[in-house]
Amino acid sequence: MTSAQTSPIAFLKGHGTENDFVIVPDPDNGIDLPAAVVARLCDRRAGIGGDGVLHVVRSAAHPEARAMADEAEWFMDYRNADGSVAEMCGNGVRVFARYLEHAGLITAGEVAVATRGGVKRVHLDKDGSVTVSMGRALLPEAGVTVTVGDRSWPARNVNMGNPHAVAFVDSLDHAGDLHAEPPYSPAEVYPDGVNIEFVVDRGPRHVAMRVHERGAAETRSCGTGACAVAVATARRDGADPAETGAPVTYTVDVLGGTLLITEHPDGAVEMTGPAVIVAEGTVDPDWLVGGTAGNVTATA
Ligand SMILES: N[C@@H](CCC[C@H](N)C(=O)O)C(=O)O
Repeated sequence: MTSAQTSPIAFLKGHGTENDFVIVPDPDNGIDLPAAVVARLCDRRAGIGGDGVLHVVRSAAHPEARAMADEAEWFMDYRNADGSVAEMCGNGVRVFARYLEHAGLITAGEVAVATRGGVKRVHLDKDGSVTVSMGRALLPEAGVTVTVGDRSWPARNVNMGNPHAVAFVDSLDHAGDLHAEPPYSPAEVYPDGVNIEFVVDRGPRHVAMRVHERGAAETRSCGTGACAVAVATARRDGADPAETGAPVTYTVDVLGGTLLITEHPDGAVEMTGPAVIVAEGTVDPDWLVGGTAGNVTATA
């Protein structure tokens, strides 16, 4: 927050498969969001509550997005619940597009959104779901081991713009309490930390996962994580669309719903899932910087 911010700050609350976000519209990039402010917004007891913040800024007004402004008018400045910055958020970008539609900032059902992981094209489907082109998955060779309690699993390293480690387990219960980050090694593989997915099979091209998100602990869904899981599972199953020329689709169940992930022969990964706005209101800027008088107004 800058000291000049005295009037109430507008926010909305939205989620995609229960990965939930506080949306802060700020077209001119006038709101400063240090980590402590983001953490206060995302606090589920003393704040509004969320797995992260979607700071909605015009690309031309943000130094990290200016170069993408010709391609994408809006920049998703994504912050994890602990205030850390992330490159990309798959559920977040769908909710971001839903917000732009809700606010009347886009009229067509298509929008390009700038992210730190590049420009993502988002399509608002007629059935209420949202589809996003997530780009290609990178599968660095470096292997990793993830440990929970006395169990360890080899994990597949997948980069979806942000880092993931995907471990196939016998039961999602074996992942235990994911609020603490599961230890992994070697640490050098992920110098900036990692999101860790635990996966079980549910049927042909159908899996279920739990996730520990970097900067947010266990969440009920992770869109980039579901994409990483689908690609890692395809490779485990010997399916590579680049070789067969046929797209491969996986159904990925998360704790908060279901996502459909398709990998195309050119490597592009596409994700479809829900995105909803559930409430909106205002918050007093003094409270955000530590004041006790909350003065939050909201409608759901
Ligand atoms: N929930 C997101 C991922 C958010 C960022 C992640 N925690 C990171 O730090 O990389 C998603 O839906 O992809």
